[in-house]
Amino acid sequence: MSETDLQVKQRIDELRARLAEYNYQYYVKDAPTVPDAEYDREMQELMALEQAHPEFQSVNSPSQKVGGQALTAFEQVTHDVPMLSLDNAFDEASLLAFEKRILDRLKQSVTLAFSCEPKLDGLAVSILYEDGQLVRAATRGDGQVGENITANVRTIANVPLSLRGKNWPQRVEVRGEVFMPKNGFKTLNENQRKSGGKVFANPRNAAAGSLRQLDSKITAKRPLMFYAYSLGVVTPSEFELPEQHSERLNTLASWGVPLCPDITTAQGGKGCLAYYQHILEKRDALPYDIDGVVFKVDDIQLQNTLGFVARAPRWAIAQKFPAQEEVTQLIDVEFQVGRTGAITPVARLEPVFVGGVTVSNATLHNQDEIERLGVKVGDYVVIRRAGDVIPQVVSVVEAKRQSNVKPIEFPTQCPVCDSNVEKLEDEAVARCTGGLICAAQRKQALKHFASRKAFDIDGLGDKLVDQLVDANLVHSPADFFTLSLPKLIGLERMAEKSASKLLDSLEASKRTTLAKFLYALGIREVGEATASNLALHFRTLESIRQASIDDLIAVQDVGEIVAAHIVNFFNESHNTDVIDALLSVGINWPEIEAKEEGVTLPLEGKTCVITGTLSTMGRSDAKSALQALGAKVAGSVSKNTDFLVAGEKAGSKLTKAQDLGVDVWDEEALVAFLERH
Ligand SMILES: NC(=O)c1ccc[n+]([C@@H]2O[C@H](COP(=O)([O-])OP(=O)(O)OC[C@H]3O[C@@H](n4cnc5c(N)ncnc54)[C@H](O)[C@@H]3O)[C@@H](O)[C@H]2O)c1
Ligand SMILES: [Zn+2]
Repeated sequence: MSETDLQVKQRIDELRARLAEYNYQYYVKDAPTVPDAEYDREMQELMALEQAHPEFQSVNSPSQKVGGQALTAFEQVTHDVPMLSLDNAFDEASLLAFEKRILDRLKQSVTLAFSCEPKLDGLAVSILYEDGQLVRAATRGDGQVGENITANVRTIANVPLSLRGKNWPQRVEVRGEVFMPKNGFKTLNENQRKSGGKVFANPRNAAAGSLRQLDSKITAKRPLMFYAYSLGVVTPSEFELPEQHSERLNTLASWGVPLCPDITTAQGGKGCLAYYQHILEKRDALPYDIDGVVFKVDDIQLQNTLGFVARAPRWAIAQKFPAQEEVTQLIDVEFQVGRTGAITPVARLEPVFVGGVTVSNATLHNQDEIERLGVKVGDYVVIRRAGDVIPQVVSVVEAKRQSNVKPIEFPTQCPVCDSNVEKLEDEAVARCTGGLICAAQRKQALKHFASRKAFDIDGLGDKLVDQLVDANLVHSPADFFTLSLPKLIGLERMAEKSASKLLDSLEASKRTTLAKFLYALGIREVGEATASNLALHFRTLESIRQASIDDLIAVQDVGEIVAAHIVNFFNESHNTDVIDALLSVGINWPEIEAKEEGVTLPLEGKTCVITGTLSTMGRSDAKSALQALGAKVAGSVSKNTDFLVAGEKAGSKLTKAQDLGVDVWDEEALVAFLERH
C-alpha cells in the first residue's frame, strides 16, 4: 500500500469506528452524543472515501447498515420485508441529480410524479394487522430484526387497534413514524426537570426513549403519535391495491390509519423543490418536528423496476433541512441579572450557524441545569435552536473534552452591584439580594416603590421612572425626594406645571404607613398582606430589622422561605442604606399602638372577603383597615368566610355568599364599623 492509501485507509477506519459508536448511542441507547449534522458530515466523508477507493469497501461499514441492533430485553421480530433507510440530499443540486439518476436508469425523459412527505423526526415502526386487528408492532432495529413493542404501540392514542370498514387484506403491515409533537415534548421535559427525571435532548430522542420502554405504563403516559407513510407485506398478495403510492396512502386512511396532513404529490424535481421550500417555510409553525422532506416515485411499478441498493431504495430520497442542532465550543459563561434579580448563566459560544442563524449565546438556565449537563468552560457542546426559541445547550460532547476545561463558578456576589447572591434550597434560581441598589433591578424596583399600593406617588408612572433613571437623576428611591423643579423640567415632555404637581405628590407621599413602607421595599414575597401583618406584629421598623427567622415565623402567613427573604434583605447593607436615606428625607408613618395584653382585636379570628367597588375608599385601603382590626382578608368566598364586604357592582362572590348564608356588609356598614373601632 502506498503512503496515501495507508492514510486513506486509516481515515476510513477512524470514521467507521466513530460512526459505529454514534450509531450505538443513537439507536440502542436513545442518547446521541453528537448532533445529526456532525454525524451526517462524517458519514458523507466516509461515503466519498469509499466511493473513491472501492478496494476498501466493506459490508460491515456503517455506510452499508441500517439503524442499530435490537435490544435483547425485547422479544425479537424478523421483518418479512426489510425496513430500510433513505438516501439523503443536502442541496438542490443533489436532488436534481437524484431525479436524473432515476430517469437514466429508467431510460426515460418524462416528468415523474413524486409523493412529497414531511420527514417526521421520530422512529420507524411496523404495525401488523390480521383480520383487521392489531396483532404486532415492531421497531426497525437493524432493518432485518426489530424489537417487539406491541404493548407500547397499543398505548398510542391515534393508532387504531382495529381497522375501519371491511375492505382490507387478511394480513397487512402498516409502516410509519412514531413521534412526539412539539408541545408534548415541551411539557414532558418541563415535568421531567421538575421531578428530577431524564431530560430529553430533542423530540426524536424523547419519542425513541418513550417507545422503547420495558414498562408500557410509562409509554402510555408519554404524548406519542403515529403517522403512516407506507405499506409493508400484504396477504393475500393478489389483494387489489392502487397503482400509485399516494393512492395507497389514501387507502390506508380509509381504513382509519392516520396520515400526516401535509403529504401531497408534485411533478418532477422542480415540483419537489417547490414543496421543499414550502414546508421549510412552514417548519416552525408545524406541530411536529421534521428534519427534512421525503420524495418517493409515486408509481409503484416504477418503484419495483428501480429496486434497492444495500440500505435504501433507489426510488426515494430525503432532502434534509438546515440543522437545528450543531456542535460548538463554550468559550465562557457570563451571568446576567434580570429585572427581578434572577441570575441567569449565559453561554458565550464560538459562533456557529444553526437553525438558520449564527448563534453566539445560549441560555444555561440556572445552576441545576449546569450540574445536570456537567458542562465546563472549554467544552464542546450541542446547541439547539428550533424556531424562535432561545438557543439551548442540550448536551456536552464528552468525547471532545480536553484536559484544560474549567468548572463554571456560580458567583456569590452580583456581577452588577456586588451584593450577595442568594439561592434557596428548594429553588432553582439564584438571585441578587441587592434589590433597590442593583442597577439591573433598579427600574423595576423603583416602579414598584412608586406604585399605587406602595408609595402611591401621583404622576410618577413607569415611563417617567424609565426617563429619570436613564437621565441619571434617580438611583435609589430616596432620590425621588431630592428631585427639584430645574431637574425635572430638563426632561423631555415635562412641563413646569406637571413637574410641580409631581413635586407636590412626592411631598404628600412622605406620610405613609409602616405596612406600605415595607411593601414598597420590594422584599421578595412580601406582598401587601404580609407587609401589613409584619407591621401589626412588630409595630416598629427597628424590631423588624432585628427580627430572627424564628421571630418572623411567628407572624401570620410568614413561613420559612419568606422569613429567610426578610432576614437576607435586612442583612444587606445596601438595603439598609436605602432605608436610612428614606428616613432622612422625612418619610414617616403614624405609630402603631400596642395591642394590650389580653385584649383581642375586634375582628381577631374572622375571615372576610371584599368585592365590588367602594366609593369612599379603595379596596386595598379597606383591606388594610380590616386587617388592622385583626381580620384575615381572603380572595374567595367559602364556607369559612365570616362576612363579605360588597360594594357596587358586586358579582359572583355576592351570589355565592348569599347561597352559603355568609353575612354581607354594604359599604355603609363597613364605614360605620370602622368608625366605631
Ligand atoms: N446523532 C447521531 O449520533 C446519529 C446517529 C445515527 C443516525 N443519526 C441520524 O439519523 C440519520 C440516519 O438515520 P436513519 O437511517 O434511521 O434514517 P433517515 O433519517 O436517514 O431516513 C429513514 C427514516 O426516515 C423516517 N421517515 C420519516 N418520514 C418518512 C416518510 N414520509 N417516508 C419514509 N421514511 C420516513 C423513517 O423513520 C425512516 O426509517 C442520519 O442522517 C442522522 O441524521 C444520527
Ligand atoms: Zn445586583
